[in-house]
Amino acid sequence: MRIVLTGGGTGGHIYPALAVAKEILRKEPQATFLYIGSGKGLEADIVPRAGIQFEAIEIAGFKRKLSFENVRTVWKFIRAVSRSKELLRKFKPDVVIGTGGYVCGPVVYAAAQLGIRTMIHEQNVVPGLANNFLSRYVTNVAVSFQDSFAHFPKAKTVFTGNPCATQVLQGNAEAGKKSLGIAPDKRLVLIFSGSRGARAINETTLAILPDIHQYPGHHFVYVTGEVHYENIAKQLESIGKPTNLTVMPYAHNMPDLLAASDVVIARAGASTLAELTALGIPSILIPSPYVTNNHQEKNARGLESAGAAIVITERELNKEKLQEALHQIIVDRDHNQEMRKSALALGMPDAAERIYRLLSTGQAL
Ligand SMILES: CC(=O)N[C@H]1[C@@H](OP(=O)(O)OP(=O)(O)OC[C@H]2O[C@@H](n3ccc(=O)[nH]c3=O)[C@H](O)[C@@H]2O)O[C@H](CO)[C@@H](O)[C@@H]1O
Repeated sequence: MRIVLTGGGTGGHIYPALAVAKEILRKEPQATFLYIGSGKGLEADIVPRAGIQFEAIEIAGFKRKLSFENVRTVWKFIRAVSRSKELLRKFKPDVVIGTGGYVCGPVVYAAAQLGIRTMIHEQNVVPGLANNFLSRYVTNVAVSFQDSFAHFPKAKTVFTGNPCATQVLQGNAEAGKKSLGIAPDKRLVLIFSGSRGARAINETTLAILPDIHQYPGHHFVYVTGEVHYENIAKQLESIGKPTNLTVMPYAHNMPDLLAASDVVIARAGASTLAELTALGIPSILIPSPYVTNNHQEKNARGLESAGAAIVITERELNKEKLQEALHQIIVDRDHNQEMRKSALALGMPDAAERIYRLLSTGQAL
């Protein structure tokens, strides 16, 4: 099979595409891929690292409000559709898969116009602008939540889950600990804040770090996000970096680190939650309030009501709240195990397989 993948801006739109690629390769080792993304999104860095051929197109996102900026965006969109058609005619894919983010708009639209089979994957309950627009033109829509059916044409929509769930199951805890240079019996607390980092989480994390020496059996990994790294590294130098802490700007081996994790503190992006539930990792979730329809809090409350996570909104977030939640999950091992079970019960470990089935047969699993 020849496949074009597209989607991006943030990791939440890129990793699902890469997870689908991995599953296709597992089933069809001869499959060939081309990823079309924006040169400015995270995909320009992440995709070539994954060994997939990458082509950049120029495109801008539409603003939700009416504005003059949108006139320029329409012009860019038309140019991007025509550039996408060139790339598609040259590569001759059997199928084009879009995973959201504005870059997938022109690529998937161009494919539909050329009569190529198309599929979009939606990670959130409520679709973003690009997937909303594309759903009229594509062959199939794969969704991660049953509640998403209301937002898409029913006849072509299939419930698959998020393929990142399948991907993380291949993570290796031992390799994760080795990459940090820590002993195999250490437990991991992994702190990260979505694929681009977040200031509020960083500030509160910095406040709790001086006290983490009270958990000598746990090693802490703090992923700051590229843009915040230098500043945080400097601040840590001045307060004294605890010995049971590793700080990094970005984790490129997330499946291995997650496999090794005892507790995760994170945002509530859709792919992150799919990964936490597939592996059954207890979590403290701090949803981003800066997303459309506050969808991260909705995602997070789902885990909370099942007993799989503790949710702290950004408004409530402070050092004491975070410390208390963390202490509870680290020290009370029964509680930790209960949360683990509740998280696992929500997982969709065969999501990638469901998407592959949809791609190859047009039918749900
Ligand atoms: C602020 C924002 O708009 N967030 C949205 C964005 O999430 P965003 O991209 O921030 O977050 P997601 O949780 O969906 O995905 C993050 C992905 O990046 C990986 N990762 C993260 C950090 C790191 O250092 N290394 C790494 O590999 C995670 O394991 C995960 O696979 O897209 C998601 C899917 O549409 C939405 O649900 C989120 O609301």
